[in-house]
Amino acid sequence: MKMPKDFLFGAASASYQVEGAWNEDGKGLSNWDVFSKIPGKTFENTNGDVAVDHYHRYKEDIALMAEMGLESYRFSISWPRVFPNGTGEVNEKGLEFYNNLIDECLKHDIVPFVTLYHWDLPQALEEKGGWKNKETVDAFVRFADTCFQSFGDRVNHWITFNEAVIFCSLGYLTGAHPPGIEGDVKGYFQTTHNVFVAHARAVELFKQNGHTGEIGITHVFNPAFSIDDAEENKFAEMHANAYATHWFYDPILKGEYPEYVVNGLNEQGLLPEMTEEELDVLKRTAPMNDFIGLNYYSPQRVMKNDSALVMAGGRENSTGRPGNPSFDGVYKTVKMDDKVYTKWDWEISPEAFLDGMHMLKDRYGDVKIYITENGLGDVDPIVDGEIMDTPRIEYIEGHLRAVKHAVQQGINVAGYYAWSAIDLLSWLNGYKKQYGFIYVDHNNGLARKKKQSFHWYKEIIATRAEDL
Ligand SMILES: C[C@@]1(C(=O)O)OC[C@H]2O[C@@H](O)[C@H](O)[C@@H](O)[C@H]2O1
Repeated sequence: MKMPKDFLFGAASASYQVEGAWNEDGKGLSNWDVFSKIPGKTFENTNGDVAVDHYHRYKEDIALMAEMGLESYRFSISWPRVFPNGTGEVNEKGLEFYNNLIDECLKHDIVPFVTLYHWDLPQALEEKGGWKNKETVDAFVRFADTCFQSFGDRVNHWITFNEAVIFCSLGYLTGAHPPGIEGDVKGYFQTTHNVFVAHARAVELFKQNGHTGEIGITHVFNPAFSIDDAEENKFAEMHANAYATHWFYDPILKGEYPEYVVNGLNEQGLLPEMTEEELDVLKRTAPMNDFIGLNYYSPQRVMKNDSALVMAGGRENSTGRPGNPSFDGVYKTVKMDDKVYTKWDWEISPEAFLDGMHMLKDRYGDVKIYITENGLGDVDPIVDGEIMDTPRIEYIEGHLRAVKHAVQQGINVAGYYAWSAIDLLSWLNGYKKQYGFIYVDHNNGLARKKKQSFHWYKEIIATRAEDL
């Protein structure tokens, strides 16, 4: 079976991780421009000042994507490139860059899929409390409106936020992301709520202003499975899915928070401040969401946390390795002997991906799904000067097969975006951890080179994965 003709084969990136030009053409400071320069915050003190210079090389990069036959390119817009101070004056040069980027995609018949927020908040807003400050919600809605008006004539696919669980938990629980706060549990839940309200208000504005195309949000998809059938570990699985998935997906797709989590937070005095108006905007906009974006890399294997350990802070505890207790100490993730893992100890499981998608369909019905990220972070083998990233081919092949089975089993998956189109900066792992189909040689002026997976994905797209 071939994937449906309107199924999009894509690949993704994010502004801070690819663009560079951190202080060019009127761009304002982002929180990551500042945070990454605090000694010790990032791996080998890497930062996105240059990244892979996509800002200056986007035409070359998109031509390579076109050569691969890529049907869609998911990229994000740097808010401080458009609003240097987060609000106020628009930077016309910033709008110009994204107009050029979008036009270059269309020139090559590549569908632009735009993420409004992929973690690079204007520093001016971070300094006023970031996502804990409800004024940031107002500023985001203005930023979104400006993007809809500037690019909406050519962009028909919009994601409001990428992975709220990551930038909120690493920002306020482990401190590995800006603003670098550890242990602020109430702040973590408050920021997630404020982000959901920002999403809902942007969706409502998009629909009220009659923009064509579709809009949704991208969440981490990290389904939890008990390590065994022991009652206490099955409880851990339920608890993990409630706090790590339902807290994020329910307010978007159901328009209300999961009762189990609300009750739990209430008992601990951790419930966010939520006005009736905010809860109403979540409720009335839920049906307006056109899709949900899933970023799936691996499942989590959980068991009751039998120690007094609670979540630890710091960068090394934030790279997703199993073994950490949950923020509340109720459960912990476990590395299991009979599973396969990446070099960063992320389990490789297309089977759990398919099982998880069925879990989502059971809870949320026939909602349209895009796989907005999936890929293998690796240190790619280089043999006689060629990047032989066979492990990435095997990883993506297995997960694309799971997507194909999901479609055959009636799950409404409309596209697949590999992370990442091109090697880029990993927030916590520098340039060591590679995800791309296109290699970037940091020892040779950031020269681009097609990997083995580039040619493989080209064939997959050309045959619409018929032979998977
Ligand atoms: C933590 C990590 C990683 O570096 O492996 O997860 C996978 C991928 O998720 C994306 O949303 C991030 O923008 C990108 O940088 C990657 O980040």
